Amino acid sequence: MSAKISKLNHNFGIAGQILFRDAGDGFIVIDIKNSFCNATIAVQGAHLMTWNPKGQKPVIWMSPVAKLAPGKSIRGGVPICWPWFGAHASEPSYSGHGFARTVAWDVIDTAALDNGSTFVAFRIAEVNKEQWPYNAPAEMYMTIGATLEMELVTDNLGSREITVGDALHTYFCVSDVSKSTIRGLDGCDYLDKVGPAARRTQQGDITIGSEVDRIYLDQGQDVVIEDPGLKRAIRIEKRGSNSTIVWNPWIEKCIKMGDFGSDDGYLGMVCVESANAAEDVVKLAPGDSHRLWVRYSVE
Ligand SMILES: O=P(O)(O)OC[C@H]1O[C@@H](O)[C@H](O)[C@@H](O)[C@@H]1O
Repeated sequence: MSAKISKLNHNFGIAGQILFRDAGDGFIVIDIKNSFCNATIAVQGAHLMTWNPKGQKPVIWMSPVAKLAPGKSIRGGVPICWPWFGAHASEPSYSGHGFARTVAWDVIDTAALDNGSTFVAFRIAEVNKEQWPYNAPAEMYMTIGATLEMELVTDNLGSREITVGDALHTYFCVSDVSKSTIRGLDGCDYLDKVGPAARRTQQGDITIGSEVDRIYLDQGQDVVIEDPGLKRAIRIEKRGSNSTIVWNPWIEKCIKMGDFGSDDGYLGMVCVESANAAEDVVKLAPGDSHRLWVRYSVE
């Protein structure tokens, strides 16, 4: 075992509950086990990869061919988009969805909570100073148990106002996306990113039968993914998030992207992302914090 992993286990491991290990070529992941669930987190990107509540099929989708490598994003799980979502507002050469998901994060705290859940906290360790020349780091807190809670915090420690965009780009598992329904967005305006850019209004619940890539604006209510095939619903509660992105690449993009595991890999997933994107980006005054919080539960 490498000295780095031994140190992490010494400082932050908890016997029977939190174990740091090498997932290959020095890529460090954390295995979480408690009486409610199993989960896995990549330390790079503070990227939750799996969350399997006991007695449930996996809730979070992970590509069977996802690559775990330094500086590469992982297809599946909960990528953190920060400090912007999608394309950068003015610099097209900057990475889509920001740099947070592909850089090193530090583990700063862990705990076995009294209620049986497991807590892990991270702080971004490698801010791209050229792309984010502010004293405004990010932290991520995860509480992993019968429900999964995640909170992404941006602290403006500098002396000028900053603008931040963010998203928890969560890939959810569904038995068949074409037979699932997404509730909670009826009546919301959205930016449609498929075809010529357009602003539309959602009528009724969402069903997916072709590529979907939408930013729902001014949206704060719970969103529920109903999956009759698995006889379950996944509830997404959130605070500090005014946008929701719904994304499924459908067949052509899935084949083109090539990292979904199979040509029909897109059928088993849907991204419902709690975000602050497009016109919902957050202006943060000096000394202020912005907290994007979500809780996922299975009903
Ligand atoms: O391939 P990436 O960078 O992880 O992005 C995947 C998708 O992420 C979604 O959030 C975007 O709305 C899509 O446009 C994008 O294709």
